[in-house]
Amino acid sequence: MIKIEGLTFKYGKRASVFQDFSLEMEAGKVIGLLGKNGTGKSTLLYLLSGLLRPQAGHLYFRGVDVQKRLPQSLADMYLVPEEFTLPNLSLNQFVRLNASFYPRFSREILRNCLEDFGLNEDIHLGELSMGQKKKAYMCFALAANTSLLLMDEPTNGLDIPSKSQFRKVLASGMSEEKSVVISTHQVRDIDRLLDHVIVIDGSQVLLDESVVRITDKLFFAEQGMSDPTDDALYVQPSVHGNSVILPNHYGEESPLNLELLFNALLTESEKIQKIFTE
Ligand SMILES: Nc1ncnc2c1ncn2[C@@H]1O[C@H](COP(=O)(O)OP(=O)(O)OP(=O)(O)O)[C@@H](O)[C@H]1O
Repeated sequence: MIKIEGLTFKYGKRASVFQDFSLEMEAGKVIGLLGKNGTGKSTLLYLLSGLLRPQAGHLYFRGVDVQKRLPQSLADMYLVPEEFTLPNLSLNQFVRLNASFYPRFSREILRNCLEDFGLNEDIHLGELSMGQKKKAYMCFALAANTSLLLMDEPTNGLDIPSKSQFRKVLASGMSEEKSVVISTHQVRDIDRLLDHVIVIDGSQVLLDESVVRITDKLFFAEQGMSDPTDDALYVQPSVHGNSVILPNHYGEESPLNLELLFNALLTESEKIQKIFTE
């Protein structure tokens, strides 16, 4: 679905954000894009949507170079940026003006999403709180019903109940043909939604694995203070002892602890990566 080849990008005369960076993403997946502050996650989403142009390399969406900004690509992807301004219009006016750009736009998805978020269709975008604006914008994005949805920090600014609503809303809007790329630091808001995790650091891809493979290879556990950690790939002190990542020698199931995995990759990337090549 997405193929990034030899991407080099920098803002003006500043240092490169990406240097000869390559990556592929499959269709039908909810992909978590993680990385430290300033590593280039938002930049990558803008490049993928063709809003920024690389100095070298190509980004293909369904085989078409996104730099061409062809209607067929633009009508089939939607970006929800971290920060945005909405026009001073009613939602209905906004929909009348913008829905026609998206051939599969669904009023039904819009209605259901608004309902899940506790909003009604008669809202005026200029009269909403920041969190409500985000919800309304995300509902429009889902209703656009595109094959690719790019979301930058979607749960920022949402209250606690809305974060679980967000998971519900997104899960119900998924299908085999759709892909969602979520860039976030709020890993606990999305970890149960993800099919695939990509962790980037500069132009390096620290991890590019399905959640199934991650939990197949790694065992995430909470241990007491006195439990031995000799075998652990990564140990992080927690309230009652240690959170650990162990090699999953016995094929046991454990819930993915994305925050722990992310921290492990920043300090012990070689040890973790080695497990996936064995
Ligand atoms: N408009 C811009 N002009 C110049 N430099 C920029 C601009 N936007 C981002 N950058 C720089 O590009 C790099 C990548 O920024 P980007 O916002 O893509 O990172 P990020 O991974 O999304 O960070 P965060 O997790 O903090 O949101 C940073 O060094 C940032 O300073």
